[in-house]
Amino acid sequence: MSENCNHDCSSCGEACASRDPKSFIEKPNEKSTIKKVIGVISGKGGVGKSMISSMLAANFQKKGYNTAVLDADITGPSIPKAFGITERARGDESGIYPVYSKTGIQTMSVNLLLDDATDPVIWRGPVIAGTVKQFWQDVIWTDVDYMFVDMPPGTGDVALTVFQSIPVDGIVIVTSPQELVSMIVAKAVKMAQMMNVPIIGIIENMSYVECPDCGKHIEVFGKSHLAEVAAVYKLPILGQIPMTPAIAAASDAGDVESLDVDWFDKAIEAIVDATKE
Ligand SMILES: Nc1ncnc2c1ncn2[C@@H]1O[C@H](COP(=O)(O)OP(=O)(O)OP(=O)(O)O)[C@@H](O)[C@H]1O
Repeated sequence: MSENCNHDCSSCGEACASRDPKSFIEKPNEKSTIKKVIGVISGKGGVGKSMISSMLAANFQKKGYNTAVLDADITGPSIPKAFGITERARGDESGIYPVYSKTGIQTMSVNLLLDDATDPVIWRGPVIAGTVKQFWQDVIWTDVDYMFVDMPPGTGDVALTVFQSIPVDGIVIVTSPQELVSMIVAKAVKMAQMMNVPIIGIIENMSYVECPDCGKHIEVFGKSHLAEVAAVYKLPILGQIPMTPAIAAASDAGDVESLDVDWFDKAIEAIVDATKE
């Protein structure tokens, strides 16, 4: 226990013997059914975490799982954009209803509640964290096999709230092939360990560009350090996703579900395997 302990574990990330990270877990809406929750995290912003969350969800849905995405990236919400969702969420006295994507993925994001999706969310940490909790407690999620939580980048306040209040079954770490990766993965790994959440593996985004003429893989960010980092932390590599105009175009068009790719087959297998009863 820290000598500065004020006995309020809800605002503290210290790994101390007297705290149980799961003791703040909140119940979802009584009308919700959610079987498994997967957190998608990155140690820093700009690695394409939201894109990976959307593509993972789209591929789970294609495999026949009822899938949902809870956009916990409150100040940088990009899930509705990736799925081309422009309508607002509705609610009644029972709760708030998620908005369904073209292929039936249930989504909830702060952008579905704002009058204008371009309005910035200028809120302090506790309000942001409270919103994420509401997405869990007040939204009516129907028959969800896999819910993906698109976490805010980094290891701050909101990430802490998600781990403390939502029963996350496992996390997937998203990285990009840059020098900083080992420090960033270390932070994410330590946070998951402190919160007692199993890490299912790492997905590297923007791993390479494939030459359209000869098929050669060009490592634009330099040589990937993923294998070394994965070995240090004994984490499976679940996929290496290329940087490709097809992803950028699908994201811009709000049509991520139309991407027909097999990049996530290993990740799907590992997530299903890690979360089976
Ligand atoms: N592999 C890729 N190839 C091409 N474009 C990509 C790829 N991954 C992401 N992008 C593009 O990069 C932009 C940012 O992606 P995204 O919103 O997922 O980032 P992010 O990491 O979630 O950001 P933040 O971490 O700050 O929330 C999007 O426009 C997306 O289309």
